Formats: sequence, C-alpha cells, structure tokens
Amino acid sequence: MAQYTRVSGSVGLITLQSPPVNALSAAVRQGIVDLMQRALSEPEVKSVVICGQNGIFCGGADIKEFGGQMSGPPLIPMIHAIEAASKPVVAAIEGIALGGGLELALGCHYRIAHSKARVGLPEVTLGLLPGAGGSQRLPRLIGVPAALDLITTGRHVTAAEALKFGLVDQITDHNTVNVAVKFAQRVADQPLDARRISTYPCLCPSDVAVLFEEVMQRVRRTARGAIAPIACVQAVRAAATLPYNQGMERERELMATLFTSGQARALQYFFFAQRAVGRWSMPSGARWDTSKPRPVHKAAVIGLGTMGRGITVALAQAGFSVVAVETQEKQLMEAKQKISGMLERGAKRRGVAPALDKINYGRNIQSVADADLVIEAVFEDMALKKKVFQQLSAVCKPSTFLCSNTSGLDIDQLACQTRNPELVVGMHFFAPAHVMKLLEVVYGPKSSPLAVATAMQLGKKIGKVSVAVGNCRGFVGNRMLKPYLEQALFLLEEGATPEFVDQVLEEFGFAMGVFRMSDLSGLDVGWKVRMADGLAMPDPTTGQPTRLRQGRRYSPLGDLLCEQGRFGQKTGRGWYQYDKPGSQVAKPDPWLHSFLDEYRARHALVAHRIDHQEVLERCLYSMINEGFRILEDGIAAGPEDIDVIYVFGYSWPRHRGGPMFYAATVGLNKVLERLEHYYQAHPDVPSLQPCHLLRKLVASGSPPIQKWREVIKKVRSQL
Ligand SMILES: CC(C)(COP(=O)(O)OP(=O)(O)OC[C@H]1O[C@@H](n2cnc3c(N)ncnc32)[C@H](O)[C@@H]1OP(=O)(O)O)[C@@H](O)C(=O)NCCC(=O)NCCSC(=O)/C=C/CCCCCCCCCCCCC(=O)O
Repeated sequence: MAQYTRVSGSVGLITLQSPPVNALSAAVRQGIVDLMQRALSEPEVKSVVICGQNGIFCGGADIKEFGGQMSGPPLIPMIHAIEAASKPVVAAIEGIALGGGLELALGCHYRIAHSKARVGLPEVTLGLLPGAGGSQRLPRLIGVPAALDLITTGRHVTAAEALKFGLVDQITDHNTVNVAVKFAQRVADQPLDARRISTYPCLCPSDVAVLFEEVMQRVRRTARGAIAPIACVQAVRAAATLPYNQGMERERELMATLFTSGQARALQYFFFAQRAVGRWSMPSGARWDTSKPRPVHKAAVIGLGTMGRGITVALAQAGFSVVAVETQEKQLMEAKQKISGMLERGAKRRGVAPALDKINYGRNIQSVADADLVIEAVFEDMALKKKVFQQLSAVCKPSTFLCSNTSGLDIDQLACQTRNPELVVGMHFFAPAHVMKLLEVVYGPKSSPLAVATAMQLGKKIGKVSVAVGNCRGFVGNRMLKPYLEQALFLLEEGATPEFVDQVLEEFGFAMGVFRMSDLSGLDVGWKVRMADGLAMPDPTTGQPTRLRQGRRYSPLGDLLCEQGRFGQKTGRGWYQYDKPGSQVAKPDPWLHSFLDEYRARHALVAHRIDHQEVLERCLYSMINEGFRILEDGIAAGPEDIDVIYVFGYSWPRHRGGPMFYAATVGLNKVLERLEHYYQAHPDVPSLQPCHLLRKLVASGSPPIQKWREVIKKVRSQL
C-alpha cells in the first residue's frame, strides 16, 4: 500500500506503507502506479517525492511473493514510468534502500539520503540479479567497476559511500522527507532529460574487457558453484556493451534463468531460515517471545587458548567489559599479546579505536566474582571442566550465568556441579571465534528460559547467528559431523583417496573437503575424544587395530595417522603433506597412498572404484539421516536450525540451502531409498539405517520443508 499527501502546496508525497520494511508487494506496486498517475494529473503538483513510512525507504521486492504466482503491476514498467514522468521525482531515502527499493530510487530523477541510510543491491544473496533495471542503470550512474563490486557482492554501502560514488545526490542529517520536499520544490521547473539514467552512456574504463575477465575469474573462484554472481557479471557486461534496451533484454533473460532456479529457492529459504532461528523454543514450551533476557554488563572468559582468545575479542569488540582469566603466567602473557594484536588488526580494518581497555586480565578465578556471565573455554576435558564449574559456582554471584564453550560434552553434568544449575548453558563458538558467525546455545534439562534468552541475546549483540539446541553428544553440528567423517574414512578403506573425496565435496560447494578440513582443525582433536571414549585403542587380544568397535564398523585410519605424529597442518603431515608445519598448501602424499594400500592388504580389503555419486550420497545422506534423528529427538526445533548451523558453522554451500533443505530438493524418497541401499550393503554401520522420522515424512507424501514441523510434532508425541 501507499499513501498520497500534498505538501507545501505543490509537492505530491507518496509514502510506501508495508511494514516492517516497506517491501514492494503487489499492493505497494499498485499504490505507486495509481498515486504516480494522480500526482502527474494534478495540475497544482509540480514535483513528486517518494518515501517510506517509519523511517525506512524500502527493503526491495517482497521476497515472500517469489515462491508463488506473481500478481499486480510489474516492477520494470512501473520504474520506467517514473523515470519517464514529466514532473521531477525525488526519492527520500531513510533507513534502507535495498534491491528493488534502490532500483525504484534509480528510476527517480534525484536521490536524497539520510546520513545513516544504507543502500545496496543484495539480490545476488538471494540467487538473483538486480532485475528491475538495476544492473543496467547502476553502471551508467556510478561506472562499471563500482557497479560490479556492489552487484556481485550485494554489499550494503553507507550514505557517505553512496555520495562518493554519485549514487545519491545529497545526504542530510535532518528530516530527509522535509529536505527532499524542499529539494523537489527547487527543481520543479528544471529540465529532466539529463536526469534519466537509462539515457546515460555507460562509462567504461579503457581496459574494460580485461576488467570483466578478471572479475569473472574471481567470481567463479569464490562462488563455489553459485550461478547468480556469474549472471550478475554478465548483466553488467551487457550494460557496458549494449544499448540500454538490449541490455534490459539481456537482464530479463538472465533473470528468468535465475528466478526459477533451485539455487534461488535455496537462498530465499535460507534468508527466512536465518530469521526463523531467532524465534527459538524449548521442548518445555518456553519461547523467545515469552522469555526475557537479563542484561549482561560484565562478562568473563576462563581459559585463553585459541577459543578463549577469540571469544574475548568478540566480546570486547562488541563493547562488553571482559575479565579474561588464564592461570598460567606464561600462557596469560602470550594470550594478552595475541588478543591485543587481534583487536588492533580488527580496529584498523573497521577504522575504529581498538577496545584494549575493555579487558582486564587475571590469573585468579576469584577475579570473575562480579561478572554477570562467565564463559568457560578450558581444554575439552570433562574432569577439568567440572572442577572449573565447581570453582565458578563458589566464587561468582548467585545470579551469574555460567556457560561452557564445550563442543559436545554433557552440559547437564556441568550444571550439576553448581548451586544454580538453571543458570548453566552451553555457548559453543566456532573457531576462529571472533570471525565465525555461528553460536550454538545449548540448553540442558535444567537450563532456564532466562539463561537461554540471555545467551541468545548476548550472541546477537556480538554479531553471531545464535541457534538454541538441546543437550546431546556433539549437540547439532558435531553430532551430524560424526557420520559424515566416518563415511569419508570408510570410503578410503574401500578404495578412495583423500584427494578424490575432497574434490567431490568441494565441487559440491564445501569450502574445504573433509580431509583438508581435518588437517586444518588438527587430527589430534578427534583422536583425544576417541581415546577418552575408549575407541582409539587396538584390540587387546590381538594388539591389532580392528575394524569393529563397540559392535559397529570402525575405521582406525585417523588413529593410525595420529600414532605416527601426523596431526595435519600443524605438524606438516596429515591426510596430505605440507612444505613445513603450519603451511596451508595441501599436496597429495605418496606415503599416504602406500599406507592405504598396505592397510587394505592387511585387512583383506579389495579396493573398488568409487564414483562421485557414492561419495556424495554416503557422506551427505548419512549426515542428513542424523539430522532427521536430531529433529526426532527434539534436539533442534526445526530443519531451519540445522541448516543455519551447517551453513554458518561448517561451510555448507548456502546456495544449496543447508543439509535438510538439500534433502528436500533431492527428494526424501530418494534419500530414503539410497540410505536403504547403503545400509543393506553395510549393515554394521548404524548411521546408514534410515531413521523413523525420515520414513514417516516419506509416508506422509514428502511434504514441503515448511510443513515438516507438523510431522515432527506428531512423531514426537507418539514417542
Ligand atoms: C536490512 C533488512 C531490510 C532489515 O534487517 P533487520 O532490521 O535486521 O530485520 P530483519 O529481521 O532482517 O527483517 C524484518 C522482517 O522483515 C522481513 N523482510 C525483510 N526484507 C524483506 C523483503 N524484501 N521481503 C519480504 N520480507 C522481508 C524479514 O523476513 C523479517 O520478517 P520475519 O522475521 O522473517 O517475519 C533485512 O531484512 C534485509 O536485508 N532484507 C532483505 C533485503 C533484500 O535482499 N532485498 C532485495 C529483495 S530482492 C529484490 O528486491 C529484487 C528486485 C528485482 C525483482 C524483479 C522482479 C522481476 C520478476 C521477474 C521474474 C522473471 C521470471 C521470468 C519467468 C519467465 O519468464 O517465465
């Protein structure tokens, strides 16, 4: 919807009204078309201003409409009509002008922005391109290099940057609509020919062909299989090489391909999934909208290893006072130096002062006594963590929230060490903790909604995407990783190489294949966990590594590498070889190949040809199957939680929506059928046995992912 008012006698003011972001829904588009006609037909009106209600110009096309039948006036002719208008039209940009919102503003003859406004063309992040003329007008207005940057990255720019580009004509600190109205009065009789961007020549640098080639290469390298960034480059190239009308035709063709693509559907699903995880709920019925967080003024971090340092930096950068504790003097000094360096580098990048004074360092756990919330980040050792929680419970205020950065240990056991177990939750950060966006907030059976709400809010304040999950071994992310890693090892036993498995996974879109990722994280991490679980031991009767442990198939390959001191990048050897310890360039290692041959011979394993399909299906479907178990167990509230965890924490390619969305795309019946097939071939691998919820969903006709929660609810109520 849109509202019309006449202001100062001669200015027609059109206000977009569609909360929360004034998206260009069919009703809003209809409103604009009707009100533009009215403004043009009223002889008293000499100029027009378009603005948005509640200090927000426009968040772009209404993404919710993309999934269904589009109705209402189309955007492109609407914007053309504005540009062709005989009276000056001024966009008054407050808050945001994104996507179709900025394209609407580019159709206006002038753009006035508030100094705090942000503008951008983020369509690429939704699997699209600026398909309402944006790919053709923006390069004509600000030049090809800047337009390529904005359109291929989708980044938002500040009003100041927009002014520098020439994207807006003026910025103001005052009431933008008032300024725009005065501006509109001033330009009422000015000729408009020079203000119609579609008539501008597209200014190109002399080496434009080289520029497009370079950008295309960079985009292909970083897109990990996403098609929209490539189409964006092609659309801008059309602007640079073709007359406007032909460029528009090319924009339309490219948009038609993207608009109906699975990638666009996945990215648009993911847009809403990211927002859905904020509306968390617990099996007790506690919810985000009925649980109030308590403010945290002072936080503390215990243990300043890699994780503790990253968490400290994330907290300090977000403005929290932090007490950072490390009991060993040498480690404390080292951590202090590293944290200061991280803060200084971060501040330089963001052009602000480093938040060094936000942190007080200490060696004594007593120094966290008055913290509102403490995050324990000591070694992943239950006995040690229990001791720390006992100490914290003794020294902290009774109201202090006690959180653990464990990556998978039982939160309940930690809560039991404290006086107030309801104030204990897991806050599982991902390395590097000041960079990675994901935070798993883990509630145990005793955790209160207050504790969950407070941890979720803290996560938001430090810029994380926080997902509330239940307490189980590995929580959501690492629990699903286990069958994935396991299958990768089994594939090596059966004849694959690390390079081949990684290549298939990287072609699928992972930033790193499973073996390169293991080398990066350190093979010893999982080895220690397996030893603590009594898994990584040779058979006591034969002294030989066996391939069956605790009644199920087990691959000791990772343990054998660790026994040789091959811990990955840090030791210069792992699944790959590296020039030197710490180097990141992985090279195939002939030693590893001989080692695999000998291993297979020792266990009488005959290598067979493993193809792409088998790698993908076994690694991904076993992980997805665990995802369904997690939903069945109520550890994650919905598929969106799992998908957000996998995209932000495990480099799952966003244009594939996340593992659960991917399963829906492949078809649940196909996933079920292939799991059945592999389980039949490997009956000693329980993670391949299709779980009850997957069967139930298939039996219910494989409903769309948005309807899974109903089936999950039914399955849980029957348990
Ligand atoms: C920055 C934001 C706007 C706000 O952020 P924040 O304040 O943090 O709040 P949020 O929680 O993110 O959002 C609040 C709620 O608002 C909802 N929201 C936000 N934006 C939109 C939107 N654009 N549409 C719908 N809903 C929106 C959001 O979901 C929240 O609600 P809830 O919590 O989920 O309930 C931030 O939200 C943001 O970044 N938004 C997205 C901005 C964006 O990406 N805009 C671009 C949209 S795409 C676009 O504009 C495309 C334009 C060109 C379209 C051309 C169409 C032509 C069709 C051609 C078809 C061709 C087919 C041919 C086929 C054939 O030929 O056969």
